[in-house]
Amino acid sequence: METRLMPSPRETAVLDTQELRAAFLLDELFFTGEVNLIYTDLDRAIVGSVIPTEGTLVLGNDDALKADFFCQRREVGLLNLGAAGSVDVDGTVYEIDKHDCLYIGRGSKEISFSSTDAGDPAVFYLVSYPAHAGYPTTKATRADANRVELGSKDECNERTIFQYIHENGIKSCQLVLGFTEFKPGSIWNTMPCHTHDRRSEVYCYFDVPAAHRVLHMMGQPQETRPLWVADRQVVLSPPWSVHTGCGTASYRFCWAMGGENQAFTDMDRVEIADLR
Ligand SMILES: O=C(O)C(=O)C[C@H](O)C(=O)CO
Ligand SMILES: [Zn+2]
Repeated sequence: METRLMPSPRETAVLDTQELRAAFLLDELFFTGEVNLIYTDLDRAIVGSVIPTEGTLVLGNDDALKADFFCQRREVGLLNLGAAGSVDVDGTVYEIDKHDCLYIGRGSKEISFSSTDAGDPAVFYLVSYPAHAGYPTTKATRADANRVELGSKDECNERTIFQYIHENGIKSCQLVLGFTEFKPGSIWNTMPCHTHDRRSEVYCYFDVPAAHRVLHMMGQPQETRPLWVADRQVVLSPPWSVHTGCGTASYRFCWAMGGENQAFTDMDRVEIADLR
């Protein structure tokens, strides 16, 4: 498993574009017919993708975990970005449609993935964090998600937050996960932006049209840096970094957080005029 180590804010301030992208952007995560996992020291998150075609793919153990099996001391949240598929967790099969979420609790041993149609596969995006307790493996459909309406047409940031794994939804140890979808014409996410020293965040942009990009802004509020992000690319966002973006067309993104609290609204808001 590839490992990414996070630079500090001071180191980040002197990185050139290539170095910045190498540190914070997972530009090649999704591979058809494969399980691909990347480990980061950012709250010990593992970010991964599983695109099954013919047959099943297994979430195997990895030497780096020094564990007997992947979820021995970890929990996993996944969102299906593709067509219908299923996930088998210790013999229980969960049918997972586009935009459905599955939480897999600590202690789950045998985890495997399938697509309903190999020609139009499921695209499972997953984020895993260490877990101190076992919570039940639970599925939520798009209709089950808690919806939060944010932004306005005038500010081009009218959007719906779909919350799946959160304080009042699927229970977890530290993982909080959902996705954000825009109303037609809106392109700004997470603006006004924020930091949260108590949690780090992982953004996976998806449904970005091939010729388009999201201009993701990261860095300390007074020292921001741009990352041009394509479809199915992931940005790692340390607690000290803002995480906001503007698309050249409409898009969605999955946000996932790990850390010492799970309060979605615990954000240190940055005034737009204070950004540099
Ligand atoms: O569009 C948004 O606003 C978000 O999706 C915000 C993220 O979920 C976030 O940054 C939560 O801390
Ligand atoms: Zn945030």
